[in-house]
Amino acid sequence: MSRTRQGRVVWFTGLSGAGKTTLAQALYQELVDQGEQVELLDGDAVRENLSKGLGFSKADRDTNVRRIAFVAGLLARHGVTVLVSAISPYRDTRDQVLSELPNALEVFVDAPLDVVTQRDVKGLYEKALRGEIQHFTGVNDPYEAPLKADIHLKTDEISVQEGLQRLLSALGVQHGEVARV
Ligand SMILES: Nc1ncnc2c1ncn2[C@@H]1O[C@H](COP(=O)(O)OS(=O)(=O)O)[C@@H](OP(=O)(O)O)[C@H]1O
Ligand SMILES: Nc1ncnc2c1ncn2[C@@H]1O[C@H](COP(=O)(O)OP(=O)(O)O)[C@@H](O)[C@H]1O
Repeated sequence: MSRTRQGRVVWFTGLSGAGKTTLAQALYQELVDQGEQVELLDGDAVRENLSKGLGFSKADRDTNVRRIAFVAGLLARHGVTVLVSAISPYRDTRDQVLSELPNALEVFVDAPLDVVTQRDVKGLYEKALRGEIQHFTGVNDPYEAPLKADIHLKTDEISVQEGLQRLLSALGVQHGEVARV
């Protein structure tokens, strides 16, 4: 009986609106098209299900991140490539869960606060800046950037396509085939 290979976990961290979901979805589609077994754990969807009821205190965010990492680890153990898209703002917790996942890559999806405020994809920055949302990351709650991410994508400087190419080459995807580990 052949052993299942360990799947990778690609963990996207960054401010709301930085481009985590956009890039994770683009990578997801590319890997699906190439026949890869892949799952996307997106912060918003996780919070509607697995983490329903959690808020945005440090304790709740850490619980959310640990739950995501737990599920990612289970899937990866069965050979699935897992893409995680979550702000995951606290370096200590992020570092801890990533170090416990056997085959993880940290992707820092980086855009300055003025750019994400300008994008304001969901209108949340406007509300946070008006004081209508407490503990909003980057406005009145911390975001601790990775000190040494495996992949650092400055989404105000490169296009989504360029970001996707950087991700694919970091994963060793060549000529329509995903590198095995
Ligand atoms: N206070 C506050 N701070 C940050 N974000 C907020 C907040 N309230 C709601 N939202 C929305 O929730 C999404 C972030 O959820 P995450 O699970 O990724 O956050 S965390 O990792 O637990 O910190 C985030 O989604 P993204 O914009 O996709 O990042 C927001 O839409
Ligand atoms: N280079 C880029 N990479 C990713 N997203 C980008 C880029 N340039 C502009 N955007 C835009 O920024 C927004 C990011 O939103 P989203 O992916 O939902 O962010 P997040 O998941 O981090 O909250 C989208 O509207 C996307 O089209």
